Amino acid sequence: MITSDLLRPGSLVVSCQAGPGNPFHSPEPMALMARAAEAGGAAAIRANGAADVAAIRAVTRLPIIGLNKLGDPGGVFITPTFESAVGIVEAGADLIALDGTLRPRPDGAELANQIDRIHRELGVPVLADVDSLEAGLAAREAGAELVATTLSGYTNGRTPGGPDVELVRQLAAKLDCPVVAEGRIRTPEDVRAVCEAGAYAVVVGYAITNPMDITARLVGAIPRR
Ligand SMILES: CC(=O)N[C@H](C=O)[C@@H](O)[C@H](O)[C@H](O)COP(=O)(O)O
Repeated sequence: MITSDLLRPGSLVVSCQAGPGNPFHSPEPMALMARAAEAGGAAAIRANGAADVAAIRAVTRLPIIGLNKLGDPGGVFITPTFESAVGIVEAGADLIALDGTLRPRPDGAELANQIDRIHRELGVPVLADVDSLEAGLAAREAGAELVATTLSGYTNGRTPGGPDVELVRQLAAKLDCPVVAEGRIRTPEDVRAVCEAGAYAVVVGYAITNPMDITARLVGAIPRR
């Protein structure tokens, strides 16, 4: 499975996602976001759910990293089962992103088994979203073609303000596959830092596609009077 054809080194991937409570929470705005990202030079799109993936597939030929957020956000919720990946590939995703942490999966399946079924039955490569070096090594061992730092800072304790550059560095030093930097990358300096740490590609979400988050951070920067 040749992933470098889907995601070239040095790619910026734009994550076009909007959850419930966000006025952009529907497929059409996500398709517009994807078009804007492509016009700006994005090399791929990351998107959640079959409806959003299908709407984005209809407007761009860029590779789509698809996922399916399901269940408890405190547990394994990014494409937690094989079944949750099926509709995402049918909707047009070229790769599947899934939770690659060491936490138990809701259906009790082994990560290797889920990845093997995605390869054999759906015919697409897998990007494992991990939270630690240990999880990244295990996910690669389990068959993931790419490993991303997506879940670092979300599985225990407080979420830091910036990207986990150190985890990018550790994964890039140990893994024989592309390491994708993802999570809280907001500025050109963040992008440079993760690239210098060895990132093969960089995913940016909220800093581009979530005006509520951008607004709140700027509002928060106004000095109190
Ligand atoms: C932790 C989690 O659920 N991450 C999700 C994964 O798909 C998305 O909500 C993030 O927006 C995405 O990872 C990009 O990160 P950021 O929006 O920080 O640039």
